[in-house]
Amino acid sequence: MSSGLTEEQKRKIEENRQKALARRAERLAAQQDGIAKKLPALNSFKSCQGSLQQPLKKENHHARFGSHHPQDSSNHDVQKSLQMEGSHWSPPQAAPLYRGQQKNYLEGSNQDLVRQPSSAKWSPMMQDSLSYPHSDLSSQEQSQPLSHSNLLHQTTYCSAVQCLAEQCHSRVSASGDPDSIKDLQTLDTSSSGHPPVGTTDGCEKLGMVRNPDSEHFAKKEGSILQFYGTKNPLVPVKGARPENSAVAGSTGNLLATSVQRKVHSILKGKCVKHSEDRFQVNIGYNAELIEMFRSLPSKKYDPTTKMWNFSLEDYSHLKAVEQIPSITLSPLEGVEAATKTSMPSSVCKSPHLISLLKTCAGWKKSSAAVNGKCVLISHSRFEVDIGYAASLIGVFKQVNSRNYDMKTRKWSFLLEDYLNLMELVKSLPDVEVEPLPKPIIQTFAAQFEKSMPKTSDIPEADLSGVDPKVVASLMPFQREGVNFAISREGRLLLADDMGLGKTIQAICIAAYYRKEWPLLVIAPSSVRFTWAEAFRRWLPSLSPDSISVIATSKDCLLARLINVVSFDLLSKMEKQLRTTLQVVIVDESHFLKNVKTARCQAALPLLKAAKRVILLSGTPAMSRPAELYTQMAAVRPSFFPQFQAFALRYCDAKKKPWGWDYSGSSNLGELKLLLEESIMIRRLKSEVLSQLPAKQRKVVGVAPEGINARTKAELAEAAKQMTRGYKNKQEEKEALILFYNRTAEAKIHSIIEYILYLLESGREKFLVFAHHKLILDAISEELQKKHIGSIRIDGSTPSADRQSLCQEFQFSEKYAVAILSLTAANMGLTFSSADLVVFAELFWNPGVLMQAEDRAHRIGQTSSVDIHYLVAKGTADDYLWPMIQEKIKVLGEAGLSEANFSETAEATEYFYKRNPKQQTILNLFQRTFSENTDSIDDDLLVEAMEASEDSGPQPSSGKTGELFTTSPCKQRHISDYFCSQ
Ligand SMILES: Nc1ncnc2c1ncn2[C@@H]1O[C@H](COP(=O)(O)OP(=O)(O)OP(=O)(O)O)[C@@H](O)[C@H]1O
Repeated sequence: MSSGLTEEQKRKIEENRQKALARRAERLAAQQDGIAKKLPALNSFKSCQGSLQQPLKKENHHARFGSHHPQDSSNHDVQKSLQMEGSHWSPPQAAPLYRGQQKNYLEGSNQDLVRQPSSAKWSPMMQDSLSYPHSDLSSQEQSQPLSHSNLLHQTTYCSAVQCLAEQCHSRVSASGDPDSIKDLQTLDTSSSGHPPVGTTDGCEKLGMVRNPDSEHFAKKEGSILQFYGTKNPLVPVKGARPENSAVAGSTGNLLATSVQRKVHSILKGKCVKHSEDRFQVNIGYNAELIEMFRSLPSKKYDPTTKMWNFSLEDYSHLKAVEQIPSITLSPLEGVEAATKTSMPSSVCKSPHLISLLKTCAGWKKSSAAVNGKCVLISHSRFEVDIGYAASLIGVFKQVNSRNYDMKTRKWSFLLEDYLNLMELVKSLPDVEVEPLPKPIIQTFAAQFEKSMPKTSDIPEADLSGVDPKVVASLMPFQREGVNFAISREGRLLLADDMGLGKTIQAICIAAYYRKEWPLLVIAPSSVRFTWAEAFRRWLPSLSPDSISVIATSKDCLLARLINVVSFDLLSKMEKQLRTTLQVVIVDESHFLKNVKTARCQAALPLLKAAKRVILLSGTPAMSRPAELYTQMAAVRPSFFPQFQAFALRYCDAKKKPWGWDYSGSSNLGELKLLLEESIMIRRLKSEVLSQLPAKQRKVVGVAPEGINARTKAELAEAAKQMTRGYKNKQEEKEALILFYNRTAEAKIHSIIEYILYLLESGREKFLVFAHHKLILDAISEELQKKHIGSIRIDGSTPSADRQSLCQEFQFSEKYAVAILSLTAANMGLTFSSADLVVFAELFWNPGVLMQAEDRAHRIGQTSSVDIHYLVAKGTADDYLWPMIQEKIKVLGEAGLSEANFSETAEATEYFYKRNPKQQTILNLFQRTFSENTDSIDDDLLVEAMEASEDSGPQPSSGKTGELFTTSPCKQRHISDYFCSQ
């Protein structure tokens, strides 16, 4: 057939072709070496002639491209067989393009090559799919719109097109056929990176890029699925006829050019959640990647989705993907930080690390004659805990860093010799050494590398974006805590001793991640309001409306910027627990120690998925290491995804006839090293004492729902009455006494709750001061019921007994709580064995409070004393607390008291909002309580109160005559008191 071209045109075409070939040859010469090195599989394509000569049968096709399956090594087999054949492959001569002129051009050349549906369209179905089954296209399929199955063919097809384009150049230009030239021009455009829609590379523009080896690859980007070629070069296209290469001698060049293009294309994929403990990698095929997947111990292949999934434990090892230049993986949302190790990225990628991890992959105890284990004993050394074997000693002696401890009779070595030693031990038939656990290897990875710098100081965090109030208030050790948290990407267990200011640190850490809020604080019910107050205090730039304390399970979990919820409410908010949280603080995280509890089951999945998790506990494990597991799993789910592995290593887990016993402990030194290096920071009071004030006061806002409705109504009525005014001072005082008594009734429930909370939090010895008998009684009864040792000193305790009770509390571990009357035990006694004083009730005379505080804060006290004031909103505390503050301030200014009393306590403004009615009541309090500061008046007032208390529930009228039904003696005192005013 005549080409219809003039001689001149033909000459030009040929000239251009030659130039193009020469340019390519030059480019190739420069890059071929590098490519060949990077792409070992390239060789296989050079030798695929035999395999490509016959059209592939359906089974072959499957076998050839279906190597995603772990058991299916066909892809490798194909590659191997191709290599062995040793012949040269030329690009396919022709393949049907699926649209437009290319298709026409290629039609008839080789119908079997890739059966591309002529009517193929870009179907929306593509967008939902990330994997593609292996199938050859039947003729029926050919007429179907492009679907998952035929995408493969689109893709393989694309890969062929580049080769074809190369061939076309030569063949068409040689033939001079104008149609063919048109086709060629189209191809040229496409290869220049500007394809017209509908050309083969147009498919690349639409999101499809060749993946020569497999049907498995995809990438969703916006609404378009994108396919990216891998560096794995050309697919051996079905029916290719290499022997027909039209450009003699150019095969290699053409091939390399195609390959070169592919090197620059990237196979993108992403990690997605598969189950609670596993993640899946959605990505196309890449031989190297599959190789890497196979090396991960937790690998599983899902034949349905044709995707690989892994335990979160292996997540960090995917870092090795970075070594494959043509692959990018987007991280697993939320879990990226959760699975982060403290390894430098250079270590993560190190092949040495992979070998190290292989030592623990799939290890199982065997019946070897001599059994032992490796245990980490310091940041740089491990020991081998094993019985005697002469052969083993021989091996130990080959290791330079060996050290024999005469006392423990154990050998220890530097971690950098670990791999070497394990290899040597492997060669001993009768010896079995349990390797170090994977989290240890990951966490101390740098120590295993000889060339790595061994110390990594925690860098100073940039807190310039955080509210200056909180930053400026941090004590030096607290600042270190914040730095640690940020170096751990906001996932940590802050386990400072009680009273060291975990709250301020947590607020500062959370504020650092402010952009990721809403923030959720999970706390024991009794301290929810204290948290709200702490935020107001430390982050004054926040609008007070941005803080919500969740009151019922029907409330929205994340209604505001900062949300505080109790453990128990959280577990009732089932439906809302599916929300993915970004930043979460858990106060008293040891409340999660039992995985079977509703609170733990509600919180744990949330925490694992959250981006930042700040756990706070002064006592993360109170009795056994098993209690640490859930907290560790919350912060680093990838460390020990299964409890059993953790328990076998650290809980001395033993199988008993009735089941497993996890109550023991083992390898605790190693556990401590692991925790401290990876997620936990813990300072004891004794370590930072020099930075602490002698006394640390805290106001604990008591939950209002602890107050029953009747008491609430009575309190409201009493307050109302006070705003109306009274005829005389006597009436005023009666009303105040009544209000104070009602307050006591209202607070009982919350006081008990708080004391139990303190005990549950590990407070071992503390003083509780209260004034009302009914409160002292309620506390005593509750502690007795719970079999918690306590002593009690009140007005009825004979003086002779007071000192001996005090001594018993001081020196015996049997007593955890001293229940003390504010007025009867506020002086003359020493309780320096306690470093916490709780004021269950307030008292109008701050002198009494300070004297009471000093029962613990006195000579003999070696610690900073924590002082907690329990204050209930909507009660007399609303007026007592600010009144106490003001009195102290005045005394402080006069040098008669600590001026910083109120500075060290939160919530001075919270409980008292100055509206006119409240001001009236405050004035009343001040008139009554401030004018009479001498102890005689106090005594009389106290007695009046006791008398009113003895009389039981009082009528709201508050009349003195009805109030006091006490002994004649008491009656006399009371009337003295009132009459004296
Ligand atoms: N840097 C600081 N500046 C001022 N006050 C501080 C600072 N750090 C802590 N405090 C105060 O010390 C008291 C104890 O702090 P906090 O309640 O945070 O301790 P904790 O470690 O949470 O104790 P626990 O474990 O008993 O709950 C609080 O009143 C707090 O306001």
